[in-house]
Amino acid sequence: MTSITDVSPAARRTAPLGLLAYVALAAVAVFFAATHSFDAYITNILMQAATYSVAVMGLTVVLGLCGQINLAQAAFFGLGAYAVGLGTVDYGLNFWVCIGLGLVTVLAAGAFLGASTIRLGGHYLAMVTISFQQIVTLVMINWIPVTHGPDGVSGISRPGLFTTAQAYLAFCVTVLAVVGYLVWRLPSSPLGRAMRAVRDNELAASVAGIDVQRTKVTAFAICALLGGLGGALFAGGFAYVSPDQFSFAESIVFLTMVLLGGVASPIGAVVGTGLLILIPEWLRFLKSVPGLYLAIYGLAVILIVLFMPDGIWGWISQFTRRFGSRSGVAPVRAEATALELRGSSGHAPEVLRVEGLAKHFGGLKAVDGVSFSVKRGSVHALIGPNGSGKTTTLNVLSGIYAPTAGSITLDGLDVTNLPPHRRTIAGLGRTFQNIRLFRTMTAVENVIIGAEHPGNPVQKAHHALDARARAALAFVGLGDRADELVTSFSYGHQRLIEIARALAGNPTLLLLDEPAAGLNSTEKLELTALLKRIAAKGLTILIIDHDMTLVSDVAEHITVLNFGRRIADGDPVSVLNHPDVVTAYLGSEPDAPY
Ligand SMILES: Nc1ncnc2c1ncn2[C@@H]1O[C@H](COP(=O)(O)OP(=O)(O)OP(=O)(O)O)[C@@H](O)[C@H]1O
Repeated sequence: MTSITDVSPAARRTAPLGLLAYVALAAVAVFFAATHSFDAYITNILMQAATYSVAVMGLTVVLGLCGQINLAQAAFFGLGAYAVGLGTVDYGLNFWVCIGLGLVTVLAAGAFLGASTIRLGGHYLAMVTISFQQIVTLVMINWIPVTHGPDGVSGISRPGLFTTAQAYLAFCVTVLAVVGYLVWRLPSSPLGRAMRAVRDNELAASVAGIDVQRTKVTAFAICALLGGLGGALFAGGFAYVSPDQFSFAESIVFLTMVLLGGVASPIGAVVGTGLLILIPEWLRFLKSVPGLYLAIYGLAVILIVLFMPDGIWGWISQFTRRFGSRSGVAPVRAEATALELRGSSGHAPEVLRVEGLAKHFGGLKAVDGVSFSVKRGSVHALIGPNGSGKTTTLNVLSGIYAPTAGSITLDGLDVTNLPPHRRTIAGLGRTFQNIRLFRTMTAVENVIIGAEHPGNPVQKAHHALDARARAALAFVGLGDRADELVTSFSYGHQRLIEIARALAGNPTLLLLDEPAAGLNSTEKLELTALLKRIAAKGLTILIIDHDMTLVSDVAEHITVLNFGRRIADGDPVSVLNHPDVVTAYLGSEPDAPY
C-alpha cells in the first residue's frame, strides 16, 4: 500500500495490484480473527488494537492529510463508547441504533468544534481541543445521574450476531479493514486533494478555488466520526466504560500512536497502535522495578521518533520507494492535448472594473481610492515603485484582503465581498510574488488542483482533469516533467507551474504578481514568449512587474500607482513618458529616459 501522500501516476498504475493485496490481506485477517480461537488475553489485546486503530485513523486524516491538530480524540472515542454503553444499558436501545446515535453525536460535536475553532489554527487550535477534551471528561465524571460518574457503565451487551468475543473481534477487524481502505483512497479523491492542498499552502489552496474552512471542518468531522466509531466498537468489546479510559492522557496516547506509526498512511495508524499497545505488555516483567518500565517505554518511543521522523511506516515506505525507483519504473508520458482557454468570449467590453478601491492598514493607506478597468482580451500592467500598493491591490482583487472601500466587478459580477475561492470560481486566476506551490505534490497534481474548482467548465472525472493539467503543463513547456515533485524544479520552472495551475482553472482574468522576479535573462525571454502565447489565446491578463522591458513588450495598457494612488493610466508610450511616472520612478524631472 502506498502512503496517503503518494498518489502519483506510477502509484495509480500499481493501485489495482495494491487493492488486490489489500483485499487479500484484509480477508486473511478477518478469516483468522473469525476462526482462530485466541485466549481471552490475546483477544482483548487484538480487540483494543482494532478499535483504537479506527480512532487513530481519524488522526491520519485530520493531521496527516489536512495538517490540523486534534488533542481531543479520546473525547470523541469516549462519546462513541458512552453512546453505546448508556444507550444499551440504561435505555435498552438496540446496539446498532446506539452506534448510529453515537456517530451522529460525534459528527455534530466534531463539526461544531471544527467550525468554531478552525480559524484559530496552530497552538490555539491545540488549546481549544484540549479544553474540549477536559470538558467531556469532567461531564463523564460529574454528571453522575446520567453517566454513572467515576463508576462508569458496566454490563454492555454485544449485538445478536456477534455475541461471542471471537465473532465480535472478526466484526471489528472487518470495520477496521473498510475504514483503512477508505482512508487509503481518500487522498486521491477531490476532498483528499483539497485537504492536502490546505495542509501544504492554505493561501494557494483558497486561490485555487478550495473552500479552506469547509475542508478543515470536514477533516475534523471525519476525525471525530472515526474516533466515535472506534469508541462505540470498544464499548461492545469490553462491556465496560469509565471516564479514565477517555482522559486527556489517552488523547496523547492516540497522538503518539499516529506519530509513531507514521501520520501519512492508515498502515502507520495500525502499526503505531499495535506497537503502543504491545510495548507495555512486552515490558510488563519490568514493573517489579519502580520507574524502570516507564523509563524504557519512554526511551523506546523517543528513539523511534528520533530515528524515524516520518514514523515507522514512513521509514519503510521511503526505503521501498528508493528500491522501487532503482528497479526502473518508467515515468508516465501522457499525450499532451492543446490547452483550451476561455478566451475573450464575453459580453461586456471590460473584464474587470475597479472603483474607488482602498485598503488601509491602520493609518497606512496602502491603496487609496484607485480606479481602473481592464479591457477584455488585453494585457494590462499595473506598475509603480516599491511600496506603491501593487501587491496589496492584487490581494484585494483576489479576496485575500477585504477592501476598506470601493468595489470590484469581475465580468459583470460584483465580487467585492466574496472570499478568494468564490472569486476563483467566478473566473479569477492568479500567481504569487513569492511562489506558492503545494510542495509535497508533483507538478501535475498541483495543476489538477487548479483545474478542479466548480467554476471550470471542464469534466471533473479524474482522467479529464489529468489531461487538462498535462495540457497546461505542456503549454508552459513542462509537459515532459509533469510527474516530478515540484521541489525538484528550478525557481523559474516553479513559476511556470504556478501559471499552469492558474491556466488550468480556465480563468476569465489572469492576475500575475511579479512573474519575472528572480528569473535570469533567458527565463525572462521564455516568460515573455509564454505571456504572448497566452494573450494570443484571447485571455485577459493583469500583470504586476518591475521589469520595464517585459512590461512594455507585452502590455497594451498600463496603470501606474504611487503611494497607493493612481498617477497615470493609458497606452505604454504615453504612460512611460508621463512626467509624474518618470518622477515617481527616478525622483527627477521628465528628461530622464526609460
Ligand atoms: N499586511 C500588511 N500590513 C501592513 N502593511 C502592509 C501590509 N501589506 C503591505 N503593507 C504596506 O503597504 C504598502 C504597499 O505595499 P505593497 O506590497 O502593496 O507594495 P508593492 O507596490 O507591491 O511593492 P513591491 O513592488 O515592493 O512589492 C507598503 O508600505 C507595505 O509596507
